[in-house]
Amino acid sequence: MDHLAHVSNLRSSQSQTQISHLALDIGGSLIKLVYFCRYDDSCRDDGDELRSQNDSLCSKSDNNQPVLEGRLHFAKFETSKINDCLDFLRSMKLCLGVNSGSHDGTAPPSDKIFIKATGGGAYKFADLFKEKLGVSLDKEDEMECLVTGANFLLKAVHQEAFTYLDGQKEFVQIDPNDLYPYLLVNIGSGVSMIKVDGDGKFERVSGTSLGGGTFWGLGRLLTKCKNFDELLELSHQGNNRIVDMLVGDIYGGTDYAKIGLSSTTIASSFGKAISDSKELEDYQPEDVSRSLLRMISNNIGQISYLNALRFGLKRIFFAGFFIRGHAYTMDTISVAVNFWSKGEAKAMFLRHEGFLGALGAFMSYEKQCLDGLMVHKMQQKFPISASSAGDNIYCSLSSNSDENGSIECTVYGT
Ligand SMILES: Nc1ncnc2c1ncn2[C@@H]1O[C@H](COP(=O)(O)OP(=O)(O)OP(=O)(O)O)[C@@H](O)[C@H]1O
Ligand SMILES: CC(C)(CO)[C@@H](O)C(=O)NCCC(=O)O
Repeated sequence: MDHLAHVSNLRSSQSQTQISHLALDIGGSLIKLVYFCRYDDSCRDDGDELRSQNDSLCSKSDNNQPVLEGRLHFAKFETSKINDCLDFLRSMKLCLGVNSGSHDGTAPPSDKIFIKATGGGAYKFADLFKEKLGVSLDKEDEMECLVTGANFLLKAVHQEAFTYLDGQKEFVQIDPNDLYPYLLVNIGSGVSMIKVDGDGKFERVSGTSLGGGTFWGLGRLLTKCKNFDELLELSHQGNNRIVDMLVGDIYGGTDYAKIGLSSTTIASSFGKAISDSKELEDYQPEDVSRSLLRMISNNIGQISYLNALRFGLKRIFFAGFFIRGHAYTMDTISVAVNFWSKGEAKAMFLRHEGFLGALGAFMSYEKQCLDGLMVHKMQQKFPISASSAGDNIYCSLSSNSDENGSIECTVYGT
């Protein structure tokens, strides 16, 4: 579902739901939103089935804390269209105020509203948010949020991580007690590689500027595609061998077996574009797109592997919106990791790939009060044992999660 359709759905369901918490990740390319919608009597869209599990929608926990039952929702906007995001938030603001505000149901003054935000845009657009919405952005560190989001998803969300090889997607069972260390590779506009050793224990060990922004930026210039999905779609139909120079092109059709290179291995990405006397117009946009996607994905796979090797890490989780659950992207990254590590390291992907930072920012409400409502525990509803899941952060991707991957959860408030 594209974001505009998504937004119109959100708008129509908004009046039916109660949004009590919201966090933003404002990146170089995309703005990501995570927000919690309470179930209430009028919230019928999210399924009677879910509601029937929750007889008491705003009950009390054993410790006498209010328990809010609902779902975490996800949305995204292009950063260049930040006004769409502001419009959306403007229409949500009232809900936010009322529900996160005072217990007598009155909205707090807007200048008292803080929204957790991470990513570079939390700095760049802070004044804009203040000016247009009257809300302040409470800034959270981007790397910290990515790690918090990743740990949360990996520990607490059922069927979050999966491998993808030869067209086969396989969910990976994660043992929350045996998660660390791992390498987190977040492929956004640029790429960050983070060695994660525990909750809040991490180091950004590497990065590359050849990321999703490079694919989209170069792709737009070279193919005249109007949007990212179109460029990605094009790559389906393309043949990179028209554009890339293969080992076989150099070696007269044979492998260079002595150093382990088959004739079909890419020797030089876009290499044929140099040797041919063709102009850009002589190439099919789909071949260019495929070659570009392969080049960026291969490069990230290789650098990731080298960093995993550097620190002796066997597991590499790839996230960020560049991936978009796209088969060819995931396959290329997996093959690169598998090839370079000789099968020793494993590339894994996350269902909520682009929302790690926003989720991390959302979780940071744990640490701080928002107008008297503090999220300090999100409880797993589906069967993973609470004791094996580590700290106090539980949640689940319910079996009847919607197509946008919303997550059913419970928030304990003070
Ligand atoms: N609809 C879209 N519009 C633009 N880019 C998209 C879209 N969908 C996926 N992408 C890809 O996702 C990338 C952005 O991913 P993501 O949102 O994870 O990063 P970001 O937070 O914007 O970047 P950074 O963290 O580097 O600031 C884009 O560069 C592009 O490759
Ligand atoms: C600058 C950030 C962290 C912003 O999200 C990201 O785009 C990135 O990691 N870029 C790669 C920068 C580098 O390490 O070369």
